[in-house]
Amino acid sequence: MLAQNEPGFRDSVDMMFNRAVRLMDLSPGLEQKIRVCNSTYTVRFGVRLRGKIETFTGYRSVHSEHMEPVKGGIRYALSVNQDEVEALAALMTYKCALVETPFGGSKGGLCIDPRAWDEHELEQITRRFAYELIKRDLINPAQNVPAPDMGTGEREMAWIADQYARMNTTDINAKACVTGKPPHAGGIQGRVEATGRGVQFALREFFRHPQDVAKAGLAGTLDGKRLVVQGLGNVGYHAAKFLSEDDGAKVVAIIERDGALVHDAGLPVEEVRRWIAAHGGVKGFPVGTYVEGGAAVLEMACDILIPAAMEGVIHKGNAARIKAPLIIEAANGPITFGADEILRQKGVVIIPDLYANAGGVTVSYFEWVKNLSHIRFGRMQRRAEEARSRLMVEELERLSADKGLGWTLAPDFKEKFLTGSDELALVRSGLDDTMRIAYQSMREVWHDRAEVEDLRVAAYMVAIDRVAKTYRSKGL
Ligand SMILES: NC(=O)c1ccc[n+]([C@@H]2O[C@H](COP(=O)([O-])OP(=O)(O)OC[C@H]3O[C@@H](n4cnc5c(N)ncnc54)[C@H](O)[C@@H]3O)[C@@H](O)[C@H]2O)c1
Repeated sequence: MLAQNEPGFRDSVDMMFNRAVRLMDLSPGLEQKIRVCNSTYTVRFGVRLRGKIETFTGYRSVHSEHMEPVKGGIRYALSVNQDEVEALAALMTYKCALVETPFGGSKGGLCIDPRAWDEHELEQITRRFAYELIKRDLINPAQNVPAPDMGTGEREMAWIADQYARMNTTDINAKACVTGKPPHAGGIQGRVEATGRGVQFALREFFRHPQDVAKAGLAGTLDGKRLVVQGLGNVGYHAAKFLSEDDGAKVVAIIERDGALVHDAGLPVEEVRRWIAAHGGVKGFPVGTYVEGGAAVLEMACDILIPAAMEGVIHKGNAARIKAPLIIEAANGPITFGADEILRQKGVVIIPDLYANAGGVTVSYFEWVKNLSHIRFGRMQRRAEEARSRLMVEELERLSADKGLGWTLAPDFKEKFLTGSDELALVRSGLDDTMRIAYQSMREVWHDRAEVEDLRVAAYMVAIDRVAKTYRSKGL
């Protein structure tokens, strides 16, 4: 719970923006234009369910249209409100700029507890919400492209895509109206895992820089590092799974809605995930100790804390007790502005949300491009690579024959070498490149300018500078 004197989520994002912008040379007018949220649409619609009409409230905020389409997920949760959606839309603007995906920032939300409705009811509600947004161009391949967020996933995106297609039967780009669709409905391989995978790539890149690792008082690699993960949903689960399976990190605690599991030897992430799906929480899981409530486990000693549930969980009331020297913000806005100050004074290194969870929008961009090009992702690049590889193989074989060396390539190896790359591999390597390049752009600002105290300020500065350039080129 936020301390009483803490600002709301949107104010918190604005205050982080202000910390960065004061170190930049922007006119006050342009600064204000970038900071403000352009518009928020509120809709209240009725759906007949279980014999009576239920009224739902939903939002779609557009923070900045310096590039179009604007992009940002749709969240289903009872806590959704205008302030939250506007904060999340602003974060999308800066995030897209930081990882150079050519989108403006947007976000949507529906006040609903998705667990209170069955699948058929959720489909009716989602289609109706989508209808309201589509008819106002707040879902549109050229103007506004949603994606999954908390409480939504591939299933909801497929319903939205189908709803758009029904209402726009001649739009050849209809599939690009939303990303995060299942692969059989125009999605892309690797989108479901993308945000968690991006968290893994972000941490790997951080650990490639011993100087940065030392700032957190840590050393070495991810191998053996003790992780505490809050929220084992889409983002938290994939991050925990990949970091433990591929990098040798140990998940010593998992915090969920009902409580937390703590186990020093490391928790089996896959099994915990299955347990939550079957039992609705972590209570009763046979491995580790169950802690009622769970929020106090955020304060447990560990190497890396990964808040991957929701905003505002680290606030003025608990920040001083946080023991992790390194926090990676897998969720959006998990640390309030006030908590951020306390943690900075304690020397905690924070890898900020703008960067840490940008894997989702990066792979969404690949999906959008795939839908617009009407061709399998990377197929053109693949064809060019294949042609180059074929020339190389032919040249090798010719040289070998000329010199009588008798070199031959095993036929199955040759085939793999020439045609081996698939969509998932291309998506992962594209994401890895994006995360590395974005880290280096923030790091340069962080290290080059003494007054830049942390990665968050650096991330905002890089992002704001790019948004400002676009606005200036439009004559603002
Ligand atoms: N899905 C994406 O691609 C994506 C992309 C970027 C950022 N994010 C951000 O990541 C965060 C999580 O999103 P998600 O898509 O994984 O959502 P999700 O709904 O799949 O998972 C959220 C998980 O957190 C748990 N949770 C909720 N409240 C909690 C609390 N108070 N304490 C502990 N656990 C709690 C839920 O039970 C669930 O397991 C959000 O902040 C979201 O905006 C998501």
